[in-house]
Amino acid sequence: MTARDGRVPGGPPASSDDPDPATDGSTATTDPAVSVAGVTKRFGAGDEAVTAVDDVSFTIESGSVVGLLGPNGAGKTTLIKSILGMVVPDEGEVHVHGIDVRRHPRRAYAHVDAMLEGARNDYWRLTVRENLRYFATIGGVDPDSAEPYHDRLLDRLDLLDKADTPVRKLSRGMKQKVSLASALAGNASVLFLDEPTLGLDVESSRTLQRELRRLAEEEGLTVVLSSHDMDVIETVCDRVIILSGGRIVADDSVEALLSGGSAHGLAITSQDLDTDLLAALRDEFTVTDAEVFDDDSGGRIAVAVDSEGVYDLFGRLRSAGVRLDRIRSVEVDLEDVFVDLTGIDAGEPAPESLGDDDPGGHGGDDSDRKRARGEEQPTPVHRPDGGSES
Ligand SMILES: Nc1ncnc2c1ncn2[C@@H]1O[C@H](COP(=O)(O)OP(=O)(O)OP(=O)(O)O)[C@@H](O)[C@H]1O
Repeated sequence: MTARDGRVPGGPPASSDDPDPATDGSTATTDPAVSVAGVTKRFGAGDEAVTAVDDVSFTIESGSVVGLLGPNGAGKTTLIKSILGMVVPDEGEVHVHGIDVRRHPRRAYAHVDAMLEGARNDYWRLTVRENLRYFATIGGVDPDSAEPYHDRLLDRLDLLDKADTPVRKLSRGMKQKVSLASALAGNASVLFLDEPTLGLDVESSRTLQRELRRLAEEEGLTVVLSSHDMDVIETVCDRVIILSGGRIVADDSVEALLSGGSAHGLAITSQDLDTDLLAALRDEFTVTDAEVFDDDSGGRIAVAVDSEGVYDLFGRLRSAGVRLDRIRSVEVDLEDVFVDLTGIDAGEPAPESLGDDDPGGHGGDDSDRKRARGEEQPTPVHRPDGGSES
């Protein structure tokens, strides 16, 4: 694997703002690519106060692809902006390749690029290649030396034949791929992507996912990816961090979350299942799929439950006089794990923090989480155009 070091081979070194001998700007260290320690960010004051990110800590090793998941309002964007220095956290520290972003922002961020909110401000009047040259220069890289690298990048993203086309003439999907190419043009070693596949057609989305995996596996690119698309997360990520109410509720490999997590999938078919019972079960359990048959012959239900929940489920069905025609275990996917951990679908808003009597930050038991869904939601997110919020 060739480690990305923030420099295009043959190009000049990335610019440095501070000749601190303790850290020479090279990424060839044993430090994690990203280290977040005790980051907390609050917005507003008094009754209006919202703790968007609540004492979050994790480290990300170089060359890994980490998915950042959470319902709407869970704090993903605020966390990413805190790491990128676009929001000033109230507490906590962030290091990139061991460099403190508060003390040495220019040097730390010389290794980092981002594509936020599904797009990046490419220059639509410039051609694809001109955009890449521009962003390479911004990233401290000589655009002439970078040209062979840019051509390879465009080729792998199926954009080479559009290299000399102005961006404004491209389809939305192509523009999005140009955004990714621009984010990579300066040869950053850490890339933050917020909803990178949003609005892409299936083929473009697959090309982008393939390229992200290749960049991580072959070139050691570190990717932090936020998406509501669980399939993308499952395909591309090595590890997933799930946020809810500003706190981490899960941080594990995709494999471990799918196999060793608390969720088991059970599919039950019964002639006694009807619409009313399904509605009641939806209230009490994490129902991932359900159907009432058209011909009044009952229905089927798929439920994600933990070990305790299995007993609760069967007890509930028994008390409702439900005869079980067929029971089988079904594979849980990431969506089920997500619903199980947060109590909400990926597209739904998160409940507000459930308070200090919820020490694990898991949102209480399942009924607590379900109740929390009905609570008033936090203030809608304000998205700044740039600069730091405090
Ligand atoms: N500038 C701001 N001022 C006030 N509140 C904010 C601001 N930015 C975010 N918040 C609040 O912080 C919480 C977390 O928001 P954030 O946008 O980080 O969540 P998210 O997980 O990225 O959500 P989504 O998936 O909808 O983008 C929300 O309650 C939001 O209303």
